[in-house]
Order: sequence, then structure tokens, then C-alpha cells
Amino acid sequence: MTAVRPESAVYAADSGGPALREAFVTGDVPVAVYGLGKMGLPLAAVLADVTGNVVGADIDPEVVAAVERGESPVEGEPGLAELVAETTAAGSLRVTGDPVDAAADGRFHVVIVPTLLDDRNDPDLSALLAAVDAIAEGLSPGDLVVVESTVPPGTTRDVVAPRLAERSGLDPEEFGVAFCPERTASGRALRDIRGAYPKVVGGVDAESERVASLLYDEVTSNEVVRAGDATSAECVKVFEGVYRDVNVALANELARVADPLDVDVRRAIEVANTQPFCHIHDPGPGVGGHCIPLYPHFLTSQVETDLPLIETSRSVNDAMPAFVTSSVVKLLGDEGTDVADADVLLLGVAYRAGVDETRKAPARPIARALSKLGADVYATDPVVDVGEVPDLEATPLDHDDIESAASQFDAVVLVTAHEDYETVAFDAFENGVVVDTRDVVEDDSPAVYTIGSGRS
Ligand SMILES: NC(=O)C1=CN([C@@H]2O[C@H](COP(=O)(O)OP(=O)(O)OC[C@H]3O[C@@H](n4cnc5c(N)ncnc54)[C@H](O)[C@@H]3O)[C@@H](O)[C@H]2O)C=CC1
Ligand SMILES: CC(=O)N[C@@H]1[C@@H](OP(=O)(O)OP(=O)(O)OC[C@H]2O[C@@H](n3ccc(=O)[nH]c3=O)[C@H](O)[C@@H]2O)O[C@H](C(=O)O)[C@@H](O)[C@@H]1O
Repeated sequence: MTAVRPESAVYAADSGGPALREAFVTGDVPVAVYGLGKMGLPLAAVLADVTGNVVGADIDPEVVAAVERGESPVEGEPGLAELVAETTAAGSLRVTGDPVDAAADGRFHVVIVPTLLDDRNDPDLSALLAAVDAIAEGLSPGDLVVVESTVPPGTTRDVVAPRLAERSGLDPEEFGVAFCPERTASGRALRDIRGAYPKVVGGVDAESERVASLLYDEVTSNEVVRAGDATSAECVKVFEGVYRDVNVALANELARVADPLDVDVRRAIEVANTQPFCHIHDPGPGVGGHCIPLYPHFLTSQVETDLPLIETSRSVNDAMPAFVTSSVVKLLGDEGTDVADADVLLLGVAYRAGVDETRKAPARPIARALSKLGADVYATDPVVDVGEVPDLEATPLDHDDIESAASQFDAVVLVTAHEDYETVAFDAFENGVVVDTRDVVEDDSPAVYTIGSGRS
């Protein structure tokens, strides 16, 4: 039986028909976005561009102040600074430091706050619950609440929806709840949000899913895929990430046979992938970011079932920094240099190319391990401010000084495949070994050891 919601801007009399779509794009369905970070600000700006009526809430005063000034505190997103300036100037995007404030205004509530792990690798949903509690204070009959933050499967149905009802005093039938994952990647957020991929929606009931799919259909130029329920939609997001972590682990494990087999594994992978059903990923120094390394734990923490492949893949990826470190030590030894006497430069601290993000970045454990062995470790990055990176055991080196300082280093390790490194003259490192963990360095450079390909 379809839930009959109290009539509201979202659940108009002919809910789901032209009236709702029309109301949404004319600003008659006020939108509240909770979390204006790397994903939330681009999302709020696009929703403001579509509807003309968005209030963004963030608990970080610096974020609020920047957006109030019409500035984007999120960098590295093409078009975002302009869109934030335009939508704030037009009054389409307002911002508040009080999520309860936003909840009072909003009728369509979108939560995109951080969901991380605690120090025991259990999901930390504290930010999500705080946002949900704020929404509950301002929830009105006929509202729709959507979670976009990645969460462990079952969270929307078993935690968010009941908590909203309990804390708002509303009957569960009086409002809608759905999970609609954010599938966007940093550096291409506006393009992704506007329709690079289908938008997935899943409701705690059919009416929630139907209305969520209508609203997002006005946002994306791509199709909207209805997962059938909220937990299925949560699984879609987590499975995408787990698929990636397991497949990167396969590539990393294959990279380990390059030396014993004396084969260029990267080349073999490239050729194997000419089969349409073969999609072996790229070997690297480890899996970073605050998404892919986390999502397997969002699944394993939810079930008692043994999931050895998923858990082992995590271990394989987390062991890559040690594999890189041992390769550096061996190559230095081959040159008669003891790692304890070595100066080592890490090229790249960001977890992947082009992003200003170092959470779970492989550079951190590589620097720590080399320092522990007595090496003097330096690090540079064209995007990240290395001096501001917490827990990095390395001396910052300015990106522009790489070639002039090159001769002092006994080893240089390319950790992040930043585009800037494609133009570095690696022959300037004539006194040292070059370890390339991302297959960026041109083969005609001096003896380069590429993880997965061996010596050039
Ligand atoms: N960064 C990425 O590449 C992607 C992230 N996601 C998911 O999106 C969610 C958000 O991630 P990011 O935007 O990267 O995080 P972020 O750390 O860049 O931004 C989070 C923002 O939320 C704010 N915040 C924290 N608690 C709040 C609260 N109770 N109310 C209002 N604002 C609050 C913070 O001050 C911060 O500005 C996470 O669940 C993540 O898994 C999904 C796809 C891609
Ligand atoms: C399934 C999927 O591709 N998810 C994307 C991913 O983006 P993210 O920014 O985390 O980057 P990523 O390309 O997955 O890389 C994650 C980590 O894995 C490493 N990595 C990735 C692919 C590969 O073949 N080899 C490899 O070593 C990267 O260097 C990086 O350290 O996670 C995002 C997220 O959910 O936050 C998601 O929106 C993005 O679409």
C-alpha cells in the first residue's frame, strides 16, 4: 500500500506529476543541503542552479564565511568557484552555520556530511547522526530526507528513518526517506553531479523512492536508476567501492611477480585488457583517499559472515607501501648505498593525481618506514601543501626545486602520478635510483625501477 503523505510542496496532491517537477525547478520545494565539503558544495551549487532555492548548512565557520562571501573553499573543481559566486549572488544559494536553521527552511533535505572510520576501523556515523538530529528538529509533514553520504548498508532504513521519526515526533508515514549515493570523484564533481553516470535512488518505501527519482531527474542529464529500496542503493555504492579495492589488490599482487618472472606485468595487464571481459586495474603504491579504503569496512562491519576476499584485498593493498619501501632499500643496496645513509625524495603526497587530499595516502607509511630505517626523507607535491600534511615524516621540498636539488638524493620515489611529473627531467637524478610506483617515468630515463615492470 502506497504511503499517503500529508500534502506539502514535495508531496503535492498529484505527487510525482508535472506539478512536483514544476514546483522543484521554480524553487517552490525549498532544498537544504547538510555538509558543504568536497562533495556537498558542488552538489548544493548545482541544486541552487536547478531550483534557485537552496540553503546550505555547514558546522565549519570558515566554510560558512567563505560561501557567504560568494567564494568556494573547495579547490580543484573546474567551474565550482564561478557557480558558487553566481548562485550566492543570485540568492539561489544561501548558507548557514546552524543545520537546525536549514532544517526549518528545507522541505527536501540532502545529507552529505563525512562518514569515516574510527581507530578500530568501525564506521563513524557521528556526523551523519548529528545532521539527522538537526533535520528532525525542523522536519515537517510531507518532507523528504535523502542521505547521499556513503553509509553501511541498512543505515538509512534501520538508523536514519527511525531516528527522524523518534526525534521529530512525526509518524514514519508522514515523511519520506531515501538513499541516493554520491558517485562523484573529486576534480570532476560538477560534471559527475550533472550526469556523468546514472543517478541511483533507493527509498525506505515506494513513495519515497518515486519522489526522490522525480526530483533527481530534474538534476541529472543522465538516467535515474531506482534500486528498489534504500538498502539496495546503499549496497550499490559500497559494492562499487569494494569492487575497486579488490581489483586494485589483484593488480598489486600481480605486480609482485614482475621480478621473479622477469616480466613487465604492466604490459601483460595492458594486453590482457584487450579482452572485453578483462579489466585488470593498475598496480600502485597502495589505495588511499577517504572512500575506497573505507568502504570494505562498511560491509564487513555489518555482517558476521566471513568475507575473506574483501578482507585479504584490504591487507594486500595496505602492504604495498612496505613493498615499495623494500624495493627502495634493495635498489639502494644494489648501488652500494645503505638506506640509513640515504637521502630519499618522495614525489607526490596526495592519494591520487590532481587532488589536494592526503587521507590514507601511501606516501605517509612509505615516509615513516624509510625514516625508521634511518633515511633522510623529503617530500614534494605540486597540489598539496606538504608542510601542512599531518603525520608526514618528511622534510618539505618546493616543487620548483626538484631538478636543482636532484643530485643530492640517493633515491627518488614517484608516489603520485601528478601530471607535473611527466615533465620532470629524471636524468637530473643521475646519482640515485628512481622508483616509479605509477609507470609515469619515460623509459629512456636512467635505470628506473617501475613497480610492476621491473627495471627499464
Ligand atoms: N570526496 C569524495 O570523493 C566523495 C565522497 N563521498 C561521500 O560524501 C560524503 C562527504 O564527503 P566529502 O564531501 O568528501 O567530505 P568533506 O570532509 O570534504 O566535507 C564534509 C563537510 O561536512 C561538514 N560537516 C560535518 N558535520 C556536519 C554536520 N553535522 N552538519 C553540517 N555539516 C557538517 C564539514 O564541516 C565539512 O565541510 C562522505 O560520506 C563520502 O563518503 C562520495 C563520493 C565521492
Ligand atoms: C568505484 C569508483 O571508481 N569510485 C571512485 C572513487 O574515487 P577516488 O577519488 O577514491 O579515486 P580512485 O580512482 O578510486 O582511487 C582510490 C585509490 O586507489 C588507487 N588506485 C585506483 C585505481 C587503480 O587502478 N589503482 C590504484 O592504485 C588510487 O591511486 C587511489 O589511491 O571513490 C569515490 C567515492 O566514493 O568517494 C567515487 O565517487 C568515485 O567514483
